[in-house]
Amino acid sequence: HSVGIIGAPFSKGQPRDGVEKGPDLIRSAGLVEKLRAQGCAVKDYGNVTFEEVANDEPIGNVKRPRAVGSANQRLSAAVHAVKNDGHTCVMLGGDHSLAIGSIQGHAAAKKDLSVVWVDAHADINTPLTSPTGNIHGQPMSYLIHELHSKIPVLPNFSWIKPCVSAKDIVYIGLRDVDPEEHHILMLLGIKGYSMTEVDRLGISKVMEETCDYIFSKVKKPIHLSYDIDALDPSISPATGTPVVGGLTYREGIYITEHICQTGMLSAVDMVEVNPKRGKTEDEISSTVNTAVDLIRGCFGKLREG
Ligand SMILES: CN[C@](CCCC[B-](O)(O)O)(CCN1CCCCC1)C(=O)O
Ligand SMILES: [Mn+2]
Ligand SMILES: [Mn+2]
Ligand SMILES: [Mn+2]
Repeated sequence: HSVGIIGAPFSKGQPRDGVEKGPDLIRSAGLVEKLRAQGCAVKDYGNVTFEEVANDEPIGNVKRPRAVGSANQRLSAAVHAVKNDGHTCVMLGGDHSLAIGSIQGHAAAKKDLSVVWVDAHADINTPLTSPTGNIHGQPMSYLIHELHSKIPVLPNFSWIKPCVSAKDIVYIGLRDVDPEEHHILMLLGIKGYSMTEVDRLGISKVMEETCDYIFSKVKKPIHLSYDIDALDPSISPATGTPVVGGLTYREGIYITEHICQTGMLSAVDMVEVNPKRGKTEDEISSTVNTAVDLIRGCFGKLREG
């Protein structure tokens, strides 16, 4: 595996400080060294630098639109460059609004993508449905062809072009979905495995069905967008929006092992690690080390040895 790492120390898609510390925390836990130790070629492209945006007043119900739009435009260019260099891209967040730039940049290099979104949340609110205005709960709405007509004009967002079809998306781990998000998922017929399905089917069946579904017609490169809050807070408490009843460590790892063996993984986001949301050092290290282990699973680390 040839891996290109990008750090995106960005937090303005949500209100809690600390998530911008994620990239360097994950690095300091040894991500690069551990990937190299398991046989990966790794190039660390460093952190994207983001511009300061003054007077970034809300637009309707959208908070920090100018900063989020600008940050994602820069991230998109960085991810595009990593893909053009021929690597599988690893984007370290930062909050989940960064999926806008990550998926845009990926799509610029790879046109037709499938998206596997592992998260307690669907992150598919539009600016008009969002109950909080926090863009980390909205990234998918800007990316999906079928929602384009529902997205108002926002400053620094005009560069964004929808690039994913509803039929090419699978959610895993859902357990905190807003009513209007659920309406959108049903309306668009988007495939999702909530924690109910994970319990009913078991994670191996969920992954088997996920891969059958996204590969049913054409085998498209996979963009895996992994929100650390998909895992149970007992494993990864240091995150902005923890929700009880999440994936076990083993289920979380199984997902990345399975995606790896498809040979189709083309980019992965690892987002929402926030050290300031951990009550103890152990809570922070459990969260960070799990993020590292999940990424290692994406690139061939097997529990069997
Ligand atoms: C479920 N939707 C939320 C959370 C988004 C989490 C973003 B992620 O990146 O962590 O997945 C929350 C909306 N609820 C907040 C509490 C009151 C009810 C609405 C939103 O703000 O849109
Ligand atoms: Mn989430
Ligand atoms: Mn998310
Ligand atoms: Mn979050």
